[in-house]
Amino acid sequence: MLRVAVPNKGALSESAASMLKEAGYRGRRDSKELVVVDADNEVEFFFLRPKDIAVYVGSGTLDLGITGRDLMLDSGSKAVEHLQLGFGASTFRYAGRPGVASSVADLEGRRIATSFAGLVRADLEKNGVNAEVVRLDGAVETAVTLGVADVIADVVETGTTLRNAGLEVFGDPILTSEALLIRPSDRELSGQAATLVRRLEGVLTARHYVMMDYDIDAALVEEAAALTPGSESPTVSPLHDPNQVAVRVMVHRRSLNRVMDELYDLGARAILVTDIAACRL
Ligand SMILES: Nc1ncnc2c1ncn2[C@@H]1O[C@H](COP(=O)(O)OP(=O)(O)OP(=O)(O)O)[C@@H](O)[C@H]1O
Ligand SMILES: O=P(O)(O)OC[C@H]1O[C@H](OP(=O)(O)OP(=O)(O)O)[C@H](O)[C@@H]1O
Ligand SMILES: [Mg+2]
Repeated sequence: MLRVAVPNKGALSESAASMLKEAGYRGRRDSKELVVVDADNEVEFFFLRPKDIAVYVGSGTLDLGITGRDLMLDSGSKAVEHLQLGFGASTFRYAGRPGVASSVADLEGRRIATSFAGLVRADLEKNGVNAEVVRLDGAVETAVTLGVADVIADVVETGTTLRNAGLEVFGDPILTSEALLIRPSDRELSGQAATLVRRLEGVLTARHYVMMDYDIDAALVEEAAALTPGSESPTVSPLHDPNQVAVRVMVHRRSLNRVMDELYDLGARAILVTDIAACRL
């Protein structure tokens, strides 16, 4: 049976659970459940703290896991990134009171509070800076107010928490993070693991693409296909009117309206867009 780690709480937990559900796997009935056996799919899900997930996967105890890139790199484990999951985007940054520092080079001899000590130590070393890392579990923004640190290094999404604490970011982002599917570095994926990856890829495609149908003059098919190349090749079907054809093609959701405008200008009509519920490419 495949063994997969899923965040049991925190910022990634809800999105991870709904993605697995969309991929056809059994979820938790309540948030206290720590292990769920999905016998039909031969997968056992372990609901663990996101910070611990890379440790289990890196050691090979579990086959796959969902966690953030920042947490994976912070753990120093042997887990590697297998698939980007399209949620949980954030940056990991230094921040302090206005004017306290403008780059990592200004941190020599200072105290930096963080719950990602591994990431911060690696960044300081990379930049040849000697500083004291004060390891905290959370709410690190308050560490400056309480005087246990001069600056912090933390996850920034909207920046609201920093602003509320009177802090601002400085220097380059240490890291850009997002939710990942991770695997042990020394293991190829096969069987149920490969199936799970294909299912998640199917969910991502269904989320990112739409299906587009339109009718167009047969003489303009090449030009229309250039606007909508699809993932392989558009399906072109005959219509009752021999001068017209029907085209069916996948289009990226982001470019949807631009593509419809361009097709309309070319002469396409009856342009219809539908969501993709599920797919395997
Ligand atoms: N707004 C956000 N706040 C915190 N973490 C976020 C946010 N957006 C994305 N993440 C990502 O979620 C992961 C943090 O997991 P963690 O378990 O610490 O969540 P959390 O929301 O901080 O939960 P808790 O504070 O209860 O531990 C990291 O990979 C982080 O990059
Ligand atoms: O930029 P923002 O949108 O404000 O989000 C970032 C904040 O959210 C997280 O805190 P969380 O609520 O997880 O508390 P914690 O620091 O105690 O983990 C993170 O540690 C930042 O503090
Ligand atoms: Mg947190």
